Amino acid sequence: MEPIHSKIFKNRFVEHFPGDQSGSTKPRQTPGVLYSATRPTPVASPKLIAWSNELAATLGIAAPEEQDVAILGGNLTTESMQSYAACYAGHQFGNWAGQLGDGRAITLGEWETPAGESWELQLKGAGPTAYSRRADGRAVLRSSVREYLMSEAMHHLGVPTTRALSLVSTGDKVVRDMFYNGNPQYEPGAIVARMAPSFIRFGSFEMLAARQELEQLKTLTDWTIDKYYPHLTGENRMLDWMAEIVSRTVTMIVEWMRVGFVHGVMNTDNMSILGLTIDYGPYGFVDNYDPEFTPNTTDLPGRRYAFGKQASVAYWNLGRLANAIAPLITDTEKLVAIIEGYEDIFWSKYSLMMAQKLGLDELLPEDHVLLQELEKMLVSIQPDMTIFYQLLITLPPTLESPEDIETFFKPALYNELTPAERRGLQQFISLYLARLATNTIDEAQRTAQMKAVNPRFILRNYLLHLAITDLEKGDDAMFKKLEQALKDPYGHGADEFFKTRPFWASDQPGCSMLSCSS
Ligand SMILES: Nc1ncnc2c1ncn2[C@@H]1O[C@H](COP(=O)(O)OP(=O)(O)OP(=O)(O)O)[C@@H](O)[C@H]1O
Ligand SMILES: [Mg+2]
Repeated sequence: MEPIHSKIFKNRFVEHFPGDQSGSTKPRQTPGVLYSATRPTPVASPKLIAWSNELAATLGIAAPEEQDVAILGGNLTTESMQSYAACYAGHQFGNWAGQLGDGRAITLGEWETPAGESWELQLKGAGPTAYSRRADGRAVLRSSVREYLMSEAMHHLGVPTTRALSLVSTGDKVVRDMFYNGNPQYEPGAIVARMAPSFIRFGSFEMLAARQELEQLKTLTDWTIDKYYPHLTGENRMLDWMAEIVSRTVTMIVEWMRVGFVHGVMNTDNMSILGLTIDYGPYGFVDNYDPEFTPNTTDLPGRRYAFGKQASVAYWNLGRLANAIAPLITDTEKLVAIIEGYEDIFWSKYSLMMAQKLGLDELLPEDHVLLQELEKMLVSIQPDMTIFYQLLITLPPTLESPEDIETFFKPALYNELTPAERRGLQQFISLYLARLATNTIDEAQRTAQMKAVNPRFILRNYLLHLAITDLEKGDDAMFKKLEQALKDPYGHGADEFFKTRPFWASDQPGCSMLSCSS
């Protein structure tokens, strides 16, 4: 294990593609290139707030020394790093947004992990790039804390995600109008060091297609397949690749639905070509089960990115990607068929996941009625999703009367139930108990299965809000507690947080919903 500053970085993306080498951070369009060489802009006094030991161990990095903190804060680059900001485009809220690019993310390079994988190191908030447009290239502490903790929380939940290696405060102030109401404030700045095998997005391909740089589009596609999908070697590998992206994207969304995660900004520039969750901005978990819940205040008019719409948005986004690579494919009918296969793949993966959540031995055709009843009931009574499933694990088989059932689920309820809701809950429970009676796995197996897929601890927005408020005052106790809790989301270690979102947090900014300002 060696520290970051001793690593010999590789720079294969930079070496493989044309880039703008001027080093200029003047905002501009950069036709003909896939990146702009960019150095991080130094900060006043980088201070390490957090470091992911688990990730460091996986990646073969020793504990950070002073020089490493300087690297993670953007004050030092080593000789082997050819740092850059990638150029990409995208559809935002359903509209074509043209060139976007890394406006505040700078990739320093990559290295080979002990497992033989190559991972890139990227600083988010490291200063202006050619793609910063009118913004400052920086990130505030509150949004960086959220990105750092949530990347690691998602990893421990078992959801495909980019990772966070470190969180560094910069000592510089950043101006943000958090509520977009004309009251800009100075806030502490920070930088998250993110890691992933690649940060290439759907929008990277859309950009080349829009610029009609088809040769580069082909090179990027071949390179992505060779490097990240090396098992695809057949003559139809481009179609096979698209099919695998569909499948990985479905898996990611189904995993979000399993734990109740709402991304909040599913623009195509925030869709990873590896099927990883990327860009932790105004995200949130559903507390009460509300398919209409969006954590992003900017998304409010249309609720395009609401919890229950994520599967269809991912499908739409895959369509944009397919459109972009279509010029490279002769058999476009097959391409269309692959995209149209999304819905079936989604439902089969989703139903299997739900069967697991319910502790069923297998998914039978007739179980769809049970799943439909469950969904109907959850939407109507909107219990706390996490607590509801935890209670279901220990459901007594003798529970019958609507009153007893309501009492049993009380810890998950935000409201007292109406008679109709009580009946709906009872109806589902009796269906469920009847199904459990035919389960071929025993109770211990059922319980173990349910405990493995139903999280007990989720990083709720109000908890993050408490940690951030304290941290801004110099108290890191809550931050440390959450950092610890998120490492064991399926255990009982964090039971002090095993409760519904408190009433005070339901409409307080940052506790349920957030603005995009970050
Ligand atoms: N403070 C900022 N300075 C410069 N560019 C920014 C800033 N905030 C966002 N952007 C850019 O605006 C676009 C959309 O922003 P979005 O919120 O999706 O991304 P992000 O949170 O900055 O980054 P990422 O997707 O890399 O996690 C991106 O091109 C992003 O780089
Ligand atoms: Mg983004």
